[in-house]
Amino acid sequence: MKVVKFGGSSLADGEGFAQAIKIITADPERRVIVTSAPGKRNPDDIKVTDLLIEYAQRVIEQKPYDDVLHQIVVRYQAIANHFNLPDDQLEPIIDRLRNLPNGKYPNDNYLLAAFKAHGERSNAQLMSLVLKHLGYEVRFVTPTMAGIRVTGTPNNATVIPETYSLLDQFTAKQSELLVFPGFYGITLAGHIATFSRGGSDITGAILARGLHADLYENFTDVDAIYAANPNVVDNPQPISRMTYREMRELSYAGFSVFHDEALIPAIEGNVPINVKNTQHPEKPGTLIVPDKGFQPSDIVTGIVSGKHFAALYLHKYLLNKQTGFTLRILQILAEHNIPYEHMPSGIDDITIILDRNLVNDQLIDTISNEIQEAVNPDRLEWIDNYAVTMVVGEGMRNRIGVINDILSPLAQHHIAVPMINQGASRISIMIGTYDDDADDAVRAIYHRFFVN
Ligand SMILES: Nc1ncnc2c1ncn2[C@@H]1O[C@H](COP(=O)(O)OP(=O)(O)O)[C@@H](O)[C@H]1O
Ligand SMILES: N[C@@H](CC(=O)OP(=O)(O)O)C(=O)O
Repeated sequence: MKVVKFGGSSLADGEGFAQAIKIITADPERRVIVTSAPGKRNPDDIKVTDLLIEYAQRVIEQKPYDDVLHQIVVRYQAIANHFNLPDDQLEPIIDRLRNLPNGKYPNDNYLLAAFKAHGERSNAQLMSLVLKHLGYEVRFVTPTMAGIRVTGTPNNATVIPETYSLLDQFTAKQSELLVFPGFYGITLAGHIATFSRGGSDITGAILARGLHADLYENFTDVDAIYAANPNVVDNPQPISRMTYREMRELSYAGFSVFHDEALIPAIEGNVPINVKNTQHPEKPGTLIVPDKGFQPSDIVTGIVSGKHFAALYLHKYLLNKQTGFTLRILQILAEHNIPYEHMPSGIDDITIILDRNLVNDQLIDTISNEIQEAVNPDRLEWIDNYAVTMVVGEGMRNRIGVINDILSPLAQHHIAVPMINQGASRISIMIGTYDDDADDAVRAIYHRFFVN
């Protein structure tokens, strides 16, 4: 059995739905379908998830919302019309969207999560109606029905192990197609909580593991995962095979084509992942496989830059002789609920790299003051425009001289490198640069490994 997930770019309109249905019905093994919310139909379009966020905000702020609701409703109507679906069949989906403001939510964060989740819920329900209308045996299955249980904050949920015992009890007929909405689960108290943005990939992976799929096919809008972001490098080389570990490191730093948290269930279930293009399903795409027995063909598999970082640089003479210095800093971060991403250090220096999205300006001031008071460093600097470039490849393991091939093109392009960290995993090297240099750094390193 295969789990197939279609991204928002693939299910943005009626034509997209028709192409997805062609793919689903071309292979009897494709029995579990996961939908995202309708995405952008063109670069200037707005994703339904973003419209739902706007809808939720207007409700929270008690502002008029009819125009946003209308924009959402017409997206689903256009898809239904493409298949001549009778109006009365679409009505329950529209009613639910219209009634969202009347729901009971523990607080505004849960309200936002419930509104957002309805992008995928409505699309999955619509997909099942369309499939039924076309004569297929199909069942629409919500996370409540299947038992996708989550904890964590309402807009950044994490799946809990109970989900897998519940999915083990889930039964389906061999002949029926099952359509699940992506992106959300149900908390133990019965409320909707969504994964982080792009999280329908996570639902697909949970179902692939929980329902024991042989393959997880992730359909998107590119022919493959490329060795660099195609928006940064022209015509980058496609990656035909890579390991879970390589993908984990690359998606963490910014290969947005596949969500980094979606790898964990796939790894736990040992389910290979095939990223493919909805418009060209005949192309092989990229296969993501377990590490065991993997023979890399290249030294470097992929290069990526994440620009959503910031760094706290501290210098204190004789830091190496102090005890508890780092501990006190980490305690301050923990008290403010801020995780750190990386912590490269020198004899008298330490740099703590943080996710910039998790700290606002006021928090930066607060933690800087508290750290200054607690450890009295000789120098404390907040670097706001920090980027992390990751060079990843199983082929780099035990290879001598790779660091030189990475750094020399950066030097040629006069790109400053304030930090280098050879990952403990030995399959990645992390380079700190400033935001403005990040894309140039990717292009320079890509050129060295893939063009010359
Ligand atoms: N290395 C990469 N290879 C392929 N696509 C990438 C890469 N890095 C970033 N992307 C971007 O990811 C996009 C697909 O991801 P996403 O928009 O989340 O798709 P979907 O709507 O199918 O979930 C591509 O259109 C591309 O712009
Ligand atoms: N619709 C959600 C979840 C998702 O996975 O979307 P997509 O498959 O379009 O990346 C979002 O926009 O974040």
